Amino acid sequence: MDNPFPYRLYLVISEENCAGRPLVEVAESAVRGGVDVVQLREKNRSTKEFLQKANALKEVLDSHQVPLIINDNLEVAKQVGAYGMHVGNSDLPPSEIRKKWNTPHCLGYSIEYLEQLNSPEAEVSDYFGVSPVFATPTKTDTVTEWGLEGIAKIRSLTSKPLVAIGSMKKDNTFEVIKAGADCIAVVSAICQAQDPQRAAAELRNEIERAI
Ligand SMILES: Cc1ncc(COP(=O)(O)OP(=O)(O)O)c(N)n1
Ligand SMILES: Cc1nc(C(=O)O)sc1CCOP(=O)(O)O
Ligand SMILES: [Mg+2]
Repeated sequence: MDNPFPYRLYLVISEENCAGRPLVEVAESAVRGGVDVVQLREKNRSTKEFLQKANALKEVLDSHQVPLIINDNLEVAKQVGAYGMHVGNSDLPPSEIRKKWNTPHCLGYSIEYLEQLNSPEAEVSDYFGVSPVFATPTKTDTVTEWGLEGIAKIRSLTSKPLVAIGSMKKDNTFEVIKAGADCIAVVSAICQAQDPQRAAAELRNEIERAI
């Protein structure tokens, strides 16, 4: 893969964050607004349920040529034919995923400590999640709140794409991209929005304004 992660606006979605609306509808609206990569993150589902949602989501994303990334679950990623996976420190390590999933796939790895950047896991990953940029109620088991200074620090230490995640919204997107992030990943700013398409378009505008 030449550049496995050229994306700018990343939707991280689960049914429970969609305010009672069907996940696939929210995702499709977001894509119409400018989301160019989607991660399915279903934390409390069986593999069977996760796979059903992944299949439904992939069908819609394929029709828009938008790639699907699967959070944590290699079986689901393999069976749905995902573009890639995202994992963190407590998950199956990227090097193990590379061994178990033969053809090249896009792997994202959460950076919670600077030391991770020098690890073999970082070496085999295609992009890094800056985890989190700002504290968020959507995920509370986090370690370092990197802030803008943290993004700049990580930027100075790697040329791989950086995905900013954690309380990302319209009002902080510009400065986060200017600090060195390549991509913005959001849950609430799109999934909780009354109009997910419009919310995505507003985020996309901020990104385009900053690059
Ligand atoms: C783009 C992106 N960045 C970070 C994460 C967090 O991954 P992880 O630390 O493995 O936590 P969970 O999402 O598994 O709870 C992410 N999912 N996506
Ligand atoms: C899935 C996820 N990972 C994070 C990390 O810090 O690694 S924060 C997060 C949730 C981000 O949700 P919201 O956009 O609603 O703040
Ligand atoms: Mg994980």
